[in-house]
Amino acid sequence: MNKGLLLVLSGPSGVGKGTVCSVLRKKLPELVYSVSATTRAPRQGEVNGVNYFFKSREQFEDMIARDALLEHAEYVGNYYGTPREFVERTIAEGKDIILEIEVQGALKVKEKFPEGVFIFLLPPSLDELKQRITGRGTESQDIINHRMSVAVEEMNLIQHYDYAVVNDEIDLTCKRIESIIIAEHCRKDRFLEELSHLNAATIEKA
Ligand SMILES: Nc1nc2c(ncn2[C@@H]2O[C@H](COP(=O)(O)OP(=O)(O)O)[C@@H](O)[C@H]2O)c(=O)[nH]1
Ligand SMILES: Nc1ncnc2c1ncn2[C@@H]1O[C@H](COP(=O)(O)OP(=O)(O)O)[C@@H](O)[C@H]1O
Repeated sequence: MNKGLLLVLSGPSGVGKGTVCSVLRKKLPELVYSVSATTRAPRQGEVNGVNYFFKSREQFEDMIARDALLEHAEYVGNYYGTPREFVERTIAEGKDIILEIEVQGALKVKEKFPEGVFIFLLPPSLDELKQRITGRGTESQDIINHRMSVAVEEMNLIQHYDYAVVNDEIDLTCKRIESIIIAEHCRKDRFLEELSHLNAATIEKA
């Protein structure tokens, strides 16, 4: 059985990663979502275990010490990390999983899983990005400014990704990501091991 795809979706705060994932969840019910751990405070409506596993700094540091995280990073004053076992088990079961994580973490995942599929979500413009993050109304002005400066640094690391998708129109963005998933399932290297067992004898039997 082929392993599942490990998909990594990154992009600056406010670009629309969460929105894209919630649309993909409805369109692709078989795609599994990795729920991250974080020390950030829950936003209104966020549910522990659904949006994030909300942890204290001590609990998070304990997870790091136990090697329970595939990667972790500090982002604008808080820790974020991907629980390791769930990801490894899901892809071993042949299911595709998507991680929505920032760039430092994505690069660490790439070291461990170079075969992962790395997708960077871009805003149509920096002005539009600022409007989206401000319009969401979840962060103070200071945090928005900090996230905007991190956004520019993150966009400079796009060369490490396999795909760049502009999130202009949400349905179109999701179609582009679905197309990437379909194409990745057709990569020849996913079939090489299975096909290497084929030889003249098996063809005669067929
Ligand atoms: N490295 C890493 N980044 C994460 C993880 N989970 C979420 N993030 C990223 O942390 C950043 C901040 O997330 P959040 O506070 O939820 O803000 P939002 O993505 O702008 O809604 C975003 O870029 C997320 O993609 C994780 O497990 N690891
Ligand atoms: N394609 C889009 N066009 C217009 N607004 C969008 C689009 N995608 C997301 N948004 C809006 O931008 C804001 C930030 O989106 P969100 O998904 O929370 O971003 P992220 O998870 O990347 O921080 C939200 O108010 C969301 O409704």
